Amino acid sequence: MRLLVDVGNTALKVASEVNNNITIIEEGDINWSVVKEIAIAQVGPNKLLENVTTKAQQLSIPVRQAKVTCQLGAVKCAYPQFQNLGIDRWLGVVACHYLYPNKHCVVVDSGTASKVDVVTKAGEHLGGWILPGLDMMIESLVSNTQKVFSDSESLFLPELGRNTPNAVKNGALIATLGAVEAGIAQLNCDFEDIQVVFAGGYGELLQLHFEKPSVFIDDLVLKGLRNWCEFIHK
Ligand SMILES: Nc1ncnc2c1ncn2[C@@H]1O[C@H](COP(=O)(O)OP(=O)(O)O)[C@@H](O)[C@H]1O
Ligand SMILES: CC(C)(COP(=O)(O)O)[C@@H](O)C(=O)NCCC(=O)O
Ligand SMILES: [K+]
Repeated sequence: MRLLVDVGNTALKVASEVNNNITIIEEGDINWSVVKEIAIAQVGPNKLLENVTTKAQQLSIPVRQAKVTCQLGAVKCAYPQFQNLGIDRWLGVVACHYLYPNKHCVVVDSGTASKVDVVTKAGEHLGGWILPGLDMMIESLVSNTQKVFSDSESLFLPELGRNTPNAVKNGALIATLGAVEAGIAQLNCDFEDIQVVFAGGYGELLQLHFEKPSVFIDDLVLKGLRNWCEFIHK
């Protein structure tokens, strides 16, 4: 079994890969006796990885850190300094290209930060945007103003807010959805040639409220990590 690990700035996501099938698991449920190798996509702190790396050392399991390259398979990175692109963004873009090879993709990974990336059906990564994640938007407003407050009960809805928590939370949602629409506009083509893919902790919520057809793929980065392993092992 190959262990796939996605280290974000808030959360660690772990999956087991057997015969090309990815199953998301809890870190505590890893069956270490069958782990043959570990592949890691890390943008977050080493602290989140401590248990995994300690166990890997104890059991002498090979560990591979995925790195961004100027090209991976058919996908070409938009960044001239490709090494500065977040590996999570890169793997999400690669995963989408291979999941939807005949579509231009708008890739939306919303977690600690929200990332919007655009990749053409030819595999050309056009680039993207980094926004504060929804929690970060709310927190920065509340902590930098006198009268703005939020709450845990109010929903995130794509409508005008009629009280302060609604105005704040709906604002965070609508700003993020607006960036997705802007990503689509960058492609300047019929929407039927585009696949919008959501991922990340807030991905499901965003996909639910996005008015155009789209999908939520919970393990998108982990799928990209699997693609990376296939290409690197060739
Ligand atoms: N159902 C959910 N599961 C996990 N995180 C969620 C969920 N709903 C919202 N979130 C938010 O998503 C963020 C974590 O998403 P994730 O993509 O795992 O983050 P990252 O990859 O940046 O570590 C946090 O801000 C968390 O509050
Ligand atoms: C923007 C990110 C911090 C998002 O990470 P996450 O929200 O998953 O914690 C990550 O993609 C990153 O570290 N990017 C490097 C800068 C760039 O992509 O240009
Ligand atoms: K992430």
